[in-house]
Amino acid sequence: LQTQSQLGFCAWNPRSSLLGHHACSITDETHLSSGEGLEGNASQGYPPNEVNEAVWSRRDDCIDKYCIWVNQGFFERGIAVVTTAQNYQQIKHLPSSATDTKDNNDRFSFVDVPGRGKGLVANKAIRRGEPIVAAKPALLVHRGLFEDLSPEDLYELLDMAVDSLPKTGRESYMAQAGEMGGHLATNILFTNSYQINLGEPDGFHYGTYPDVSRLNHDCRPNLAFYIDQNLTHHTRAVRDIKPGEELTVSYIDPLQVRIARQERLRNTLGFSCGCSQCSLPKSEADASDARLLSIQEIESELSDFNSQAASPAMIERLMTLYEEERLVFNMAGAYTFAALNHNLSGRAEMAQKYARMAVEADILEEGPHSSDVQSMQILASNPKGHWSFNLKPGRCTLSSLLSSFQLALTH
Ligand SMILES: C[S@@+](CC[C@H](N)C(=O)[O-])C[C@H]1O[C@@H](n2cnc3c(N)ncnc32)[C@H](O)[C@@H]1O
Repeated sequence: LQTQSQLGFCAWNPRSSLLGHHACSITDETHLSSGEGLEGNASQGYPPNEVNEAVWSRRDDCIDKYCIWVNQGFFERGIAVVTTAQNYQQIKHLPSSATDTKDNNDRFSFVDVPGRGKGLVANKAIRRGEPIVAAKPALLVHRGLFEDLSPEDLYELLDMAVDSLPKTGRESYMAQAGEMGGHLATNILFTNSYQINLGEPDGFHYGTYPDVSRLNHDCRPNLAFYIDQNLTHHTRAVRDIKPGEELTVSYIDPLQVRIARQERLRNTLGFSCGCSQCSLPKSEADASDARLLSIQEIESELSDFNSQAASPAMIERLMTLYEEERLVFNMAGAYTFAALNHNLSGRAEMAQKYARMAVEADILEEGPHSSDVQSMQILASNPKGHWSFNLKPGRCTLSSLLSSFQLALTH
């Protein structure tokens, strides 16, 4: 489950256009960069870790341009990477042991969830913002394998990669669920992988994280996740959670209407969603779909700097729709629209309020070092000095100032 779909890709969304960079959210791909001028998280770059190539070994058996690199000591369980030589240049920078992450595994237990296989439930009350787990990938596979290789070659490479892992890594990989049938290592990858982009144009990979692969999907989940520049998968609570509640994430774009969400999950991940939002009675599901369509319409309007329809009332309507739709795990984009649109129209105080809310939500949804957090921090710190202040066409242009002046003279 990556974020959007098994083999789907993150589209540029209205929010990313508005911000002027590629801002794939938790429901899209996670974007990493080498820090060499790429858009997105370019300012994060890779931390200045020493490259210890001695910890990586390359297996001899490459197929086409894809080879297997293994780091047996990676977070005690190892990692196998099937990729190109160029992408390996990025991967070899990954730190192999924790300096900053502490797992909180006492927060949850693994249980059987009726109709969904295994899942995670909270052992105790969890507050919004609390970290749940920081997971490391066991297998990273270049997207191109699925396009360039025959099934036989694909299966052979994946089997070799999994076999190269130390025993604990191999066992935890193979213990994950497989939903699609067929070749087991491939099936497990399809059922459990997240999309990861190491950088354009060729950095698309799938990563599996056995420590979080038991997290089931909910269209209105209680956790948000992001993957950082070290490929660590972070989950955080987006609302207060009671002991015994199942912990869930969303595998897909939550702003799609019910039928689209269900088709997406069925076609790309092979299951029929039984979450509370998908199980609503028809009248409530129709009302939910109508709200989701209104959200799309309003966001499209708010993403147009020239829109004359965008108004404070429209922004407040957007907030109400998000609240009614229980989209608490996906608020950063809506707050960003609100902050920028208020500022475009010269409402600095409202812009600052929403920019602060966007920062708080973005930290949960995209991580503290994401470019979105930085963009909104800049706006929150000085709305009037921000490029967007009073930029709305028709406001404070020379001609509007002149006509106000003439109006004043005639009275
Ligand atoms: C990444 S795994 C999640 C953990 C899985 N339940 C297990 O036992 O390992 C994804 C699989 O869990 C099941 N699943 C997750 N969310 C579900 C949902 N909302 N409704 C039905 N099945 C779900 C599906 O079988 C799906 O292919």
